[in-house]
Amino acid sequence: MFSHKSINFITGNKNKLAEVRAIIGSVIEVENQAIDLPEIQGTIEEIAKEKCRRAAEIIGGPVLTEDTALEFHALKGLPGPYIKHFLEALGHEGLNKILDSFDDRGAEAVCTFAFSNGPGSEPMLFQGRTQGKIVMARGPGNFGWDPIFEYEGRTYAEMDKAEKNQISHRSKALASFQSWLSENKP
Ligand SMILES: O=c1nc[nH]c2c1ncn2[C@H]1C[C@H](O)[C@@H](COP(=O)(O)OP(=O)(O)OP(=O)(O)O)O1
Ligand SMILES: [Mg+2]
Repeated sequence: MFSHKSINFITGNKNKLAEVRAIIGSVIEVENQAIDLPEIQGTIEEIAKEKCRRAAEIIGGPVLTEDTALEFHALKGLPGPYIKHFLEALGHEGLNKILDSFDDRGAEAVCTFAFSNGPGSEPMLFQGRTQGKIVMARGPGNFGWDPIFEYEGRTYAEMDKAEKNQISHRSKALASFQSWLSENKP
């Protein structure tokens, strides 16, 4: 059963885990199991839900999962949920080059948490979005596409952790998850 005291966040990404703990760690204890979950093709919502269903089956109990997308406006939302593969294949520079033939460098960072009460229980989604633009890499490169995503003049990588967590796609999604938690106390 989901106790509301702790939550099992299934992710293999240590940076995500650190941000989630920094953002809601004072509200709920965030446990973690690093399992490489299958990610299907489809919309952000379909991918997020299926990832959560699979996690609930593997764990056999309540789970929280998260899927992050990066939508380029000029590309009608692509790479979207496939950003991980684009980043691995093309790097920061390649992602910038894709946009050189367009006028619009706008992008949206999208974070979608999914919570399931356990196997067979339909996942609920909590999404947050932050608008920015794609720029040549600036700042430390330890978390994904942080150096190329600029928000109000600075890249995510140029912000300190607390600043990023004030305005990020992830913090907005977690704010929505947190209000659901407080409205559904056991
Ligand atoms: O705030 C972020 N700032 C910069 N980069 C980010 C952020 N959040 C995720 N990322 C990267 C990681 C991965 O290259 C892709 C999302 O893919 P995504 O499948 O959601 O993450 P993942 O496979 O690393 O971990 P998980 O085990 O939760 O699926 O964007
Ligand atoms: Mg993944």
